[in-house]
Amino acid sequence: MSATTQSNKDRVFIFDTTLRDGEQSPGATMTLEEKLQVAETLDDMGVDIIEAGFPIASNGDFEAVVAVAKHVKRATVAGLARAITADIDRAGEAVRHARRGRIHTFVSTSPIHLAHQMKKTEDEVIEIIARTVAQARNLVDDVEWSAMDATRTPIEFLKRCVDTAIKAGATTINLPDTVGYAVPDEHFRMFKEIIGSVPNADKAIFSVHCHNDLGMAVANSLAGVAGGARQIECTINGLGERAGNAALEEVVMALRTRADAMPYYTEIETTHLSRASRIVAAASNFPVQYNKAIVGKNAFAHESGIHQDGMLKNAETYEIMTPASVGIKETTLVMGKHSGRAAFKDKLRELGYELGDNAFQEAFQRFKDLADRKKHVYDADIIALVDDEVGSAGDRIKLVDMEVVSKTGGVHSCTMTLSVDGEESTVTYDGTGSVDAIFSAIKQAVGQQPHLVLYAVDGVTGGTDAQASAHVRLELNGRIASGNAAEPDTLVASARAYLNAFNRVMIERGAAAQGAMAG
Ligand SMILES: CC(=O)SCCNC(=O)CCNC(=O)[C@H](O)C(C)(C)COP(=O)(O)OP(=O)(O)OC[C@H]1O[C@@H](n2cnc3c(N)ncnc32)[C@H](O)[C@@H]1OP(=O)(O)O
Ligand SMILES: CC(C)C(=O)C(=O)O
Repeated sequence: MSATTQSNKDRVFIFDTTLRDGEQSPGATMTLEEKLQVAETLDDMGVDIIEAGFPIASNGDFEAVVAVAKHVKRATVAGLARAITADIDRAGEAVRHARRGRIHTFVSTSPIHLAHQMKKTEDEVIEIIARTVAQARNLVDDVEWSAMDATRTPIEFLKRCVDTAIKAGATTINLPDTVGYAVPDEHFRMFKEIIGSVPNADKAIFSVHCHNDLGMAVANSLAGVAGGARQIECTINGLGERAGNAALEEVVMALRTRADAMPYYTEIETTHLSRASRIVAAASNFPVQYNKAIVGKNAFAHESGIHQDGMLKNAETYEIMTPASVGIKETTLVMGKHSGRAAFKDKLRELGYELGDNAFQEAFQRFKDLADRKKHVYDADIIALVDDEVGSAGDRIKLVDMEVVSKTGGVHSCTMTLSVDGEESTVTYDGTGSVDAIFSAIKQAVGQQPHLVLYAVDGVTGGTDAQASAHVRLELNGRIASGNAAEPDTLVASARAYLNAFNRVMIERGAAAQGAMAG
């Protein structure tokens, strides 16, 4: 069954060319296995036509088109061919294995291409179109003809070409914006004019094929549809020659989300989009940019407090599509320096914490300080921070300020200001290393000499900006207590863990910090 017979007035056919134009991106070459996986994904998703390759290009491309043709269950499988007898025969040979095969043949129509690439006159091109489309039509029922560089072709000549192709048997007419030159309004008018004035235009489906050189591939594709086109040629992740093609996920979701403004529809199962994007990114080795529409890592992620607050109240405040509609499990509220209290409270609830007002305000302040210093604040950071906050909430001896000077082969000295029950004082102490100087300074300040049973430091997460989680166990007069602290700075974490243990060992003695702050 050809696209023509499937047609319905508002139905837009999705022609995916990830395996052909997408693979033309330098570096995006895929293996046969990868192509089959991509084709299967596209087929499952409801893509109408899969352009599987350019069979004359190489034996590998021919084999890939044959394999995809045999493998695909539902979609039409197309093979590309120049307006050359051998190309068309080779494409016909490849797509005959498909349940529905299409030959997609193309020739240049713009003056610059005719003069410099093809070295043909307009009349010669008309003769080529008539002959090659007829040849393709003798091989298969479903023939697409493309006017390469249509958007830089004089409209009257383009009409002659289209008329010739349809008369010769083309069932789909594609007017590509080969070099990404068009602007939406002009694209709309080109389709409107051609479809409205070529006498046999109703015998074919018109198609858009837009490149993204000026970032307008999706806008131009949609303008073409408004002008009467009913097939969009596109690729997953917008992969394709130079700046790429129109992204399939974007055109499909634009049509779905703004059906009020664009009353057209596709048969794509949109919940497959995210998976398809991941598969193509892996197969082509082209990572998807974080802020890519629909499938980028940040497409459904919010970090700023005002947006997070809105999202928690009603997701429609800042999301025009649901993540589930494109196959993403859920929205992520990323905790960072732009987050506010609403999101922080929600995150704490998710992590199982209910803090009182004061503890919450203190934890929030520490979270903000941490986020200022750290690129990514992970759940583990927040857990460490809150445990630390909760664990040291009753501490009477607190670290106010600390400066450590360390010299290779020289002295290590620590100047520290501590507060005991709100009263501050400062001491300086030297040690055999930085940590030794810190712990000695604390002992001197507090006027007690506990025995250090354990000292250990771990990274809360990975990376050089990860928080250090320090653990200290002290023994004083037969009592043992442990303390923990998490900080981006290992030495500060160590000092705070030591103080935390010190506070506990004191409390256990029943006379917190009695006689402390000797210095
Ligand atoms: C806009 C597009 O995306 S078009 C598709 C682009 N994709 C590719 O080119 C990928 C696959 N291509 C290839 O493997 C090779 O280019 C081949 C096998 C097609 C041709 O290889 P070669 O015979 O070595 O030719 P080469 O690539 O050097 O030049 C292309 C030739 O095709 C001609 N040509 C280009 N488009 C067409 C066309 N639509 N119809 C007829 N001839 C064409 C050119 O004028 C040139 O002919 P010339 O050698 O007589 O000057
Ligand atoms: C072969 C055609 C459809 C093409 O890829 C283009 O013109 O960009």
